[in-house]
Amino acid sequence: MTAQLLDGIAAAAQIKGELAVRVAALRERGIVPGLATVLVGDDPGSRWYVAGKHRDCAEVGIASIRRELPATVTQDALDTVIDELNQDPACTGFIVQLPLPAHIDTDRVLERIDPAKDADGLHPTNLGRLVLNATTPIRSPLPCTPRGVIELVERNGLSWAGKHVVVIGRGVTVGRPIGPLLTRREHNATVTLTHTGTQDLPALLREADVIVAAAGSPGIVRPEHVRPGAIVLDVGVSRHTDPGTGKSRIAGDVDPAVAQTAAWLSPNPGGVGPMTRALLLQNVVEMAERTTHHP
Ligand SMILES: Nc1nc2c(c(=O)[nH]1)N[C@@H](CN(C=O)c1ccc(C(=O)N[C@@H](CCC(=O)O)C(=O)O)cc1)CN2
Repeated sequence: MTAQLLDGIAAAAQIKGELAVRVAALRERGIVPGLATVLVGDDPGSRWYVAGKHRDCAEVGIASIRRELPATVTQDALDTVIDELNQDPACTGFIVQLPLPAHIDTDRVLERIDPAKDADGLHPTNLGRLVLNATTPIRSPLPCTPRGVIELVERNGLSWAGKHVVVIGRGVTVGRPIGPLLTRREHNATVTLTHTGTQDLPALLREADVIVAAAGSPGIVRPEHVRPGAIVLDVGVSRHTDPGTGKSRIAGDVDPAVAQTAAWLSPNPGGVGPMTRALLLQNVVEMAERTTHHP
């Protein structure tokens, strides 16, 4: 058996096509959605992700604003930039690219963002709304990668309902928020969140209908961990230098041989990454629509 591909590039292109129509409708009413990014330091990976976000904005008609700060920036100076974007009427929503340098308190940064402008859906108020509001449609931004994982599966005609999902990794952008999302009534999955303290991870993985691997540990999911017919989403990213070419390469959490046991597999790259970017745009469009439809 060879797994069918959960193609994030194709699904993201579909979403961007839909968003371009919605942005055009907003622009006809004189509303121009705007995304701002704040990049601290010069990490090449973060720089690449931020550049991608600006390209995506241009593709769907969202305006974009770029703020760059040195790695030595003080917390107070970063606070000032956040306060400016909170007040800027051209900015519908913004993100601060993570990770931040070690001397910056990331929680303080996320809390400083106006929850109504939190394009990443990582402000405590928005994460709290996700947890509190378990039955009615959510009207606040949702974390982009978990949203991208959910969309990628659903756009391939698959359902989450009744499935046992085993998530690996308890990070703030994926592992922690995906459980509250997937256990909402509209998805109705059962979620086990695993981490470095989990005992006998292979036994849990073998029971999973769906594995979401977001550990950042290359090859942590191997073929013998995956039951035939399972859906596997490879979210983790580790960077290494290819010894042959000297170029930077990314490795996922899933051993490529898993394609021989899983029914569905998201590649990495080309799976959840492009979906993260598309769902960020969707958050911004929804924020613009919400402000204008419900002043
Ligand atoms: N403020 C945030 N910071 C970070 C987030 C986030 O959601 N918000 N997530 C990641 C980085 N990220 C978005 O910011 C991101 C990661 C990967 C991709 C992507 O498209 N990856 C490509 C491959 C890219 C490569 O070759 O290096 C793929 O998977 O096909 C987009 C966005 C951490 N920081």
